[in-house]
Amino acid sequence: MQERFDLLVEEQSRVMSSITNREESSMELQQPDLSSHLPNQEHTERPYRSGFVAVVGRPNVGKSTLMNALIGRQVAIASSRPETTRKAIRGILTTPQAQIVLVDTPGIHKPKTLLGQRLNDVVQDSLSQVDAIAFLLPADQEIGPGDRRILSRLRQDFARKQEDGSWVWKLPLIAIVTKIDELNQKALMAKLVEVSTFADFSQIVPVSALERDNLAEVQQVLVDAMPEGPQMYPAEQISEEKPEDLIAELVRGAFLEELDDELPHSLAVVVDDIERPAAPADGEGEGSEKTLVRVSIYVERDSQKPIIIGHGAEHLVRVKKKLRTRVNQILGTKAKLDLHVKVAKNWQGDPKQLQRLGF
Ligand SMILES: Nc1nc2c(ncn2[C@@H]2O[C@H](COP(=O)(O)OP(=O)(O)OP(=O)(O)O)[C@@H](O)[C@H]2O)c(=O)[nH]1
Repeated sequence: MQERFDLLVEEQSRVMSSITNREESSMELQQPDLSSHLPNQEHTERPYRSGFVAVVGRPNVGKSTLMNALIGRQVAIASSRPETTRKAIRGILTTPQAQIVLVDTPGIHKPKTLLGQRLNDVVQDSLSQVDAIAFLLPADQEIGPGDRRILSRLRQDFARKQEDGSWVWKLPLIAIVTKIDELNQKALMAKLVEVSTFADFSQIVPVSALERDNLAEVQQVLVDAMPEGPQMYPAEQISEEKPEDLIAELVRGAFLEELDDELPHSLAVVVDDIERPAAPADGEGEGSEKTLVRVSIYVERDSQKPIIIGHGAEHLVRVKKKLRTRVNQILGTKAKLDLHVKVAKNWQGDPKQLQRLGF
């Protein structure tokens, strides 16, 4: 026990000193230079590593924000509404030493509807072939039943109970303590001790994705947890998602932000079609040269349509404006969103509708 405590203190002082040096380490990440992300001579003495990391945690712990901060561009959506992340969107992090595919999972919760069950199945799929697990715990909240449920689920799949009651993990289980900007140093120390008694984590790393604090340390811990392996994707690729899916997630996220609490959770978004202009025609207006992205937004009841559209279509206008640059980036060209609000009755409980809507 004493040995374990000493190790913990040692780990904490290492972590605290890396936080104190945070400016240098986070600067490196803020200005990604893709040319330096390719495997090169300097790093040949250490074998290249690659693998998959499942990012798990209860809703709203900051999974999407952390993934986006690590990768440097928006991949999954971050929203102040819980359960925004619905699909196992992957982000790909390429460094000179390693390539890590981050599997973002929806918050694991008790399924109440068929949709909830499907979401849990997505989590299960995401977990089935990973090399390490990053278990996110928010610094500003107590460890609670939601965290315990996730832990017991992870143990079922990835750990073995020994005779003395302790667990042996088949792969690295890394605790990432998020939102540390919410705590002072003393409270953070206490939090790290609490986390260390919660489970047999192979590492505990504190981070604030919002303030880009200790991101380099998180990256290094994840790299070290990867097995030796080749680079699997081109360095400039940040996601395995199709543009249609990325845009659908962005549109959904933007509406959830826009509508705040006015909207029930029953909102699904599908990109029906991406129509590229036939050929650039000289002398024509800018509009005719844009790629047209047709998007359907599904609600469950007629009465919900006006909530989405807003007075004088104000919500549609604002969402289009907000996403313009990001949609252009994803498609690599100027694009125009064409948003249609439609009704799909009780889609959350209907298997056929769920499939059609991509769940
Ligand atoms: N103070 C603080 N807030 C954060 C930090 N990271 C994320 N948040 C906030 O926490 C909320 C949830 O963040 P998300 O990244 O959407 O969380 P998530 O775990 O992906 O959420 P789900 O999609 O519900 O699973 C948002 O309001 C974020 O701005 C952080 O480092 N510090």
